[in-house]
Amino acid sequence: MPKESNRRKSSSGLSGTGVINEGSRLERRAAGKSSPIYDELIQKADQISATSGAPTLMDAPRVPQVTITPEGGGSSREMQQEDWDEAVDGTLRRKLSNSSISSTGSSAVESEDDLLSDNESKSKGIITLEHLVDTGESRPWWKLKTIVHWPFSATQRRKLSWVQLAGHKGNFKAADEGTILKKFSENEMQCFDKLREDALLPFVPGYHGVVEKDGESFLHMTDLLANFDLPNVMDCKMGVRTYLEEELVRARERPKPREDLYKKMVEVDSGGPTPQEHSQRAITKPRYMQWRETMSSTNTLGFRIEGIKKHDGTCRTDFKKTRSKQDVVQVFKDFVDGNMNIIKSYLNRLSEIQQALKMSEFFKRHEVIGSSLLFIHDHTNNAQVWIIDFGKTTALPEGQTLHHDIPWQEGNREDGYLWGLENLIHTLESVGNEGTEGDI
Ligand SMILES: Nc1ncnc2c1ncn2[C@@H]1O[C@H](COP(=O)(O)OP(=O)(O)OP(=O)(O)O)[C@@H](O)[C@H]1O
Ligand SMILES: O=P(O)(O)O[C@@H]1[C@H](O)[C@H](O)[C@@H](OP(=O)(O)O)[C@H](OP(=O)(O)O)[C@H]1O
Repeated sequence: MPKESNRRKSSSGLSGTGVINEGSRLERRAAGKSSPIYDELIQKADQISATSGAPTLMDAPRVPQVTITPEGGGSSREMQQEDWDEAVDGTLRRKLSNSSISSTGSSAVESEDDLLSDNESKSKGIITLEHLVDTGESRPWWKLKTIVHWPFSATQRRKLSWVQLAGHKGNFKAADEGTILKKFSENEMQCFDKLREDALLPFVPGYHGVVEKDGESFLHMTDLLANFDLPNVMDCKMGVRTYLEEELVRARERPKPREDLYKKMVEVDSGGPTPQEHSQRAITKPRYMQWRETMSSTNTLGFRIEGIKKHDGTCRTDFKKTRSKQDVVQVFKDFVDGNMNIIKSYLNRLSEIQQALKMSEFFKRHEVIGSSLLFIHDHTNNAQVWIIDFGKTTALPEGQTLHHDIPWQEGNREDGYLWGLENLIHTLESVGNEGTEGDI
């Protein structure tokens, strides 16, 4: 992204950086970034607004500013009361404790903004998955909450070499053969419970219940890598937005400037922070997340590549500036080593997922944020795609549903998931077309 435009966005704090509104549309056009798909999306949203009486994009409120002060502590902000009233409706004011959960499972009150993390805490590839410690005693360690099969047999207690392309280190443990444990999140557990009866069930990891040990809880799920031989794995984070609306609200109420996020931003783009952010060497999490979205393809394509591990053991997670469709096409080509059969299989699977999403009651009634599609294939041409990570997937109030393919404006909770999936399919079709002209 041109630095000038990035600075302009940065200097207005949160304003407009993640919102698809008239202002950003003009900016994109000026920067030559407008695409037919984008314009189609805008038109669709305008039509929906016209028929539903919802505000048009022209009317969409901009995201009010959150300014962090050099004094630090994040106690001061430049938000006006009228901004608050305009942007924060009843939906956003709902009780945070019910639904605001970070993908690592902590509640809103104590979550992301408060718990600092840095690059060192993020997993970026091949890891050694530990089993929980076996004390060797015969007393039952595991307090069963739902269905589990414990304890592990001694032979299954070996360390497991595994691939974790995103998320926080230590979030996963080894379990019975073919299964893993993920750090408990109430939110994710509720999603898995609801998905048991949903059209999406064939596309999410098998869920085997909650287990607890020494006060720590885990979700027991199928290891999607288990049936592959030296798998190639790619994590694509879906949607036009990667943070919950209530995270914005919280950042306005209680801004928490974070030094680790400032450092991560500077590492990628030293011109990213505003002069004020440079002077206090800290930025808020929504500010960082919105910057990440504009630097990568999240805002422009509705998905982004988080990481790749290839069969030869090489891992890449340096995709923060992979933004254009052409760049993404190149990454996919390399990921499949030019194998167009794999691309075909992936396209078939994506199309099945698309159909299932359109049928899914769960999908209709949830804001799907931060969820990924996990692509896995190996030399046998086995290629699959799975929907993972429901840590930030949040139920809408009773009776409310989402389109998933219209622009987000604060308050409508749209996530752009279906729009991103459509773009992802077009992108893979382009890979196919470039690989073997007309073969796909
Ligand atoms: N069921 C699974 N089978 C195989 N691999 C998985 C599975 N679930 C997750 N992974 C691996 O772990 C990585 C992180 O998963 P996930 O996004 O669920 O974790 P997280 O801690 O919630 O991440 P974040 O904090 O980014 O939201 C994925 O990129 C993938 O490599
Ligand atoms: O990809 P990056 O650039 O490393 O940035 C991280 C990424 O956006 C994660 O999705 C987010 O965790 P959540 O999805 O759980 O919010 C994490 O927040 P965190 O630092 O607060 O964990 C960010 O630091």
